[in-house]
Amino acid sequence: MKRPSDHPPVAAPRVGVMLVNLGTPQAPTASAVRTYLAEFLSDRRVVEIPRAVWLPILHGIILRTRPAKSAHAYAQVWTKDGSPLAAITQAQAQDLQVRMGDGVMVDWAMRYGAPSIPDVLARMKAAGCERILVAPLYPQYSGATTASVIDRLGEGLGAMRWQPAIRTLPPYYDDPAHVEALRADLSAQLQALAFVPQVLLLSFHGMPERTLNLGDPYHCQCRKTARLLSEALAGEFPGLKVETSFQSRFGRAKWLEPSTEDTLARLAHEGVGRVAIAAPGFSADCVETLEELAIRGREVFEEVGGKDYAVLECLNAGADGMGMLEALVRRELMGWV
Ligand SMILES: C=CC1=C(C)c2cc3[nH]c(cc4nc(cc5[nH]c(cc1n2)c(C)c5CCC(=O)O)C(CCC(=O)O)=C4C)c(C)c3C=C
Ligand SMILES: [Fe+2]
Ligand SMILES: [Fe+2]
Repeated sequence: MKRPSDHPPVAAPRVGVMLVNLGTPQAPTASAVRTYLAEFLSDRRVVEIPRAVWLPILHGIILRTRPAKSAHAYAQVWTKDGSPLAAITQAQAQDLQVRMGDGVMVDWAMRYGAPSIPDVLARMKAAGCERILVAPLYPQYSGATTASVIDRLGEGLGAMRWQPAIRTLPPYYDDPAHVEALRADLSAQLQALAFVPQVLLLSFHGMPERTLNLGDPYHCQCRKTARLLSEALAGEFPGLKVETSFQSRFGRAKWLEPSTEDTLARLAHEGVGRVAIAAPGFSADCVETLEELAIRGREVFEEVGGKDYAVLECLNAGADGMGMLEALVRRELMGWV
């Protein structure tokens, strides 16, 4: 009788981790931004207006006017490594690869544009990954972001004869490891500022208000991250007031309130001269933090009389954020590695 030890060792199936973020144009030009926005804003998860109404508006108005304006914003934040969002997501994947070692393949994809989720899925399977953890890098769940990543993953899987086994990383907005990473990272940045802020404004990306009424948990998850973070910072910064707002309003519908712009203007108007702003809903700095908050937000604040203004960096590929991501990924891979 053959005992198990008589068999040659069977190679363990290779496990993959795919980090996913939103996507970004390939260049800071109106034409590249148009291509990107056309894909992004055609997603039914992002714009829920009936197609017959929305598509003529998208193609007839938005894609004729917005790309030039957005390209100007992208041009102000573009780096030698390309779009900040893509460069940082790649750096996160490279750092996580070192942390996970050779037994796990780490790669990254974008929901819109390149590298696409189906392409990366096929590449990982071809490299021998029979089990893949897909990690949307959105701490708070929303239909427009997290669910859309999983929809696209389904499209990729739908094109495969031999699919890998899949797990997905749940939202981590209230995970103690996430709150602690934000606390440690922001605390170091606050201590390093040249001024002592009176208010720390936590600015999250907005969503149409109706998504909240329809049951999307995004708003509640943002509020909970903000509360936990505010409680975590209170010990070290007892005099710091923490407020929450929502940025990046798009379209005519009512969005989540209060808006970041209005809040900055109100604070300055009330005589609050020193404000720091952080964006704990973004895992990587991008046009929304580097241009909208750091450039336009400052203009709004200073116009109404605000004096000191600083935008703190996102977790990016820093040690606090990467330690947290490694811990979350290792937890989800249990039984696989
Ligand atoms: C972090 C979570 C995000 C949510 C929720 C979200 C919802 C959402 N966004 C738009 C429209 C736009 N968003 C844009 C940029 C953008 N959005 C996020 C994240 C969330 N969006 C990120 C990380 C980025 C930056 C991308 C980059 O390249 O740096 C843009 C493009 C920029 C511009 O033209 O202003 C649009 C448009 C909607 C409609 C929406 C919810 C329904
Ligand atoms: Fe967005
Ligand atoms: Fe924006």
